[in-house]
Amino acid sequence: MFDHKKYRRFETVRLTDRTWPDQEINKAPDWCSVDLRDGNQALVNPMSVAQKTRMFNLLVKLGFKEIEVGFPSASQPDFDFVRKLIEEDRIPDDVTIQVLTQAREALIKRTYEALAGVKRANVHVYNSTSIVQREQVFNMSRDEIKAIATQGARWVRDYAAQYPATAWEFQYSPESFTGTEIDYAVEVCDAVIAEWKPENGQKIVINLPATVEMSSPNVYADQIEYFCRHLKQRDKIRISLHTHNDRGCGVAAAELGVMAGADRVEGTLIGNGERTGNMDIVTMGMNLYSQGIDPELDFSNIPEIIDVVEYCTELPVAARHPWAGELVYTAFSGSHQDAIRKSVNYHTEHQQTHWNVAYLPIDPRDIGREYEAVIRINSQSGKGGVALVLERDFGIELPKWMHAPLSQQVQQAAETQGVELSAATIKTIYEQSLVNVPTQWQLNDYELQTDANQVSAQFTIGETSFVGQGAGALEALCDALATQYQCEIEVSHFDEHSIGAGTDAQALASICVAINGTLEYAVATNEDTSAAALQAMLTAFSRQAAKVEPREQGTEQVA
Ligand SMILES: CC(=O)SCCNC(=O)CCNC(=O)[C@H](O)C(C)(C)COP(=O)(O)OP(=O)(O)OC[C@H]1O[C@@H](n2cnc3c(N)ncnc32)[C@H](O)[C@@H]1OP(=O)(O)O
Ligand SMILES: CC(C)C(=O)C(=O)O
Ligand SMILES: [Mg+2]
Repeated sequence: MFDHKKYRRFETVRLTDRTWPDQEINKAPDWCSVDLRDGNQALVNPMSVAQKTRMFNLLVKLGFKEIEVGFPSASQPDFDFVRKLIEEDRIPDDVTIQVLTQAREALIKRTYEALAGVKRANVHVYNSTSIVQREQVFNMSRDEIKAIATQGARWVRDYAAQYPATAWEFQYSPESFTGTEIDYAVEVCDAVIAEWKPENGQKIVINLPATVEMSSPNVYADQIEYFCRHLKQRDKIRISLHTHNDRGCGVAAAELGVMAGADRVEGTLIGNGERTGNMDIVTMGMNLYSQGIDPELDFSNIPEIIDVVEYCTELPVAARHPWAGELVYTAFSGSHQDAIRKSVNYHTEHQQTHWNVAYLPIDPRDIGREYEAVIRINSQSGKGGVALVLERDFGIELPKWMHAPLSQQVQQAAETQGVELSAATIKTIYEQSLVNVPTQWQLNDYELQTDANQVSAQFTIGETSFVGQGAGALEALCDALATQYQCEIEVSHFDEHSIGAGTDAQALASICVAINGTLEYAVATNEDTSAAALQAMLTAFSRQAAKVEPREQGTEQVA
């Protein structure tokens, strides 16, 4: 039964003098990727050594300096992978690998065997401290649970002493921290730290997991601030965050947790991990980047990250995934497309130093995305988008008054077909409705004679010759057509500009003509500006040619 009364509100930390809401994040935290451990333990098919190797190489390439590479005491593939990294000397000098273990001696012993010969490593030990785990899973008192932690810490310390050539860092997680009474969590962590003695130079991380996200992110931030204020040797410890995404706020919780005083953040690329996933480092890193803060991770090739994540996790990346999804820089809707087109042009014309473009929080090219994908056309699109596709993909710049009639044709096709229209289809619609002309309406030749501001012209249109007079070539053509056919022709809009440069330059003429009151639009290109204008007129006329009557014999047509 769907009954909310089955659930209780999360009890908050009563921190009335919190300071974190006034803090700003000004630099990247220390990042630790847990893709190869927490991410891996959530997969239908845990990663093979080949998959793990590819993920590890990517993480190194992106700039991670701390990478949790597995739970080597848990499975042979994890053990073998750690051995491979060490024996094949695959760990760069500035990267610390980290491994997870439960606070059980046999597992800790095996963990150190996996790490034998490593130059530097972080041994991460955890045990659950929450009320529910104490009461229902471990059936132990607070002191007994604390004893698991301190005993685990001693084993970690003592086995490390057997490998003095390695620079060891120790990490402790009170697993299910957010479900633990906060003073008790501090007490357990103080006790673990006392075993490890940071005052003697031992490097220590205390990692505070929202193992299951149980509250809103502000509550997590209160917990972190409270914890940091009360931990005895806070200044000697790196406080790390490890959030999950059960309520969809894994990134928000980590961000507020950093504002609340944490130094370090654990997470995975694209947020793969248990249930709804771990904190997504791509999202949090790009959040920083888009605020002008160096994330200290190189996300300039997001398509590569997606490739590797999909290969290793065998899970697809959602099209709407923040920053990375296939569709997140794509606008289908007309008003967004219009605004993007104008805003991008404004940005370029004004040579703005800072990115400030409507609907595009970052420049997609920064992360390896092309502008091509920004505007895509379907039945929700408008004239601005169609114009942009023609400009962007084919260099066809149409005057503004031409946008609406063309867009109507595109809209009609999109509605009929019910699918997205490709740029090629839009070009075809443009050509069919504005450019293509039957051969009998093609301008094959023309001659102009100017006499006292009056142009007398002879045109070869298809196989037929026409003559006309006017103030210019276009007017002379109107005259020729009106002489031959029973029609009134009035040029309502005309625009001509050059496209391309140098010897390849062409004139692009756009015209809107009222023929017996009906508006027709056409476009023509030619290296000769007059020919382009005349052809545009003929193309427009050809659309009405079947509806206009030829005049009686005795007209001035020349055979
Ligand atoms: C929130 C997290 O992500 S925590 C990490 C979780 N990840 C994993 O579990 C992935 C890898 N794990 C495994 O492969 C296995 O669990 C192993 C190899 C580590 C251990 O295997 P097993 O001993 O066979 O099984 P299991 O994990 O069920 O052991 C449970 C026992 O360990 C105890 N235990 C569980 N966690 C811990 C811990 N962190 N420290 C000490 N004891 C623990 C339990 O109380 C239980 O004790 P019991 O046997 O007296 O009832
Ligand atoms: C082992 C710990 C850090 C963990 O993954 C969690 O609590 O989510
Ligand atoms: Mg976790």
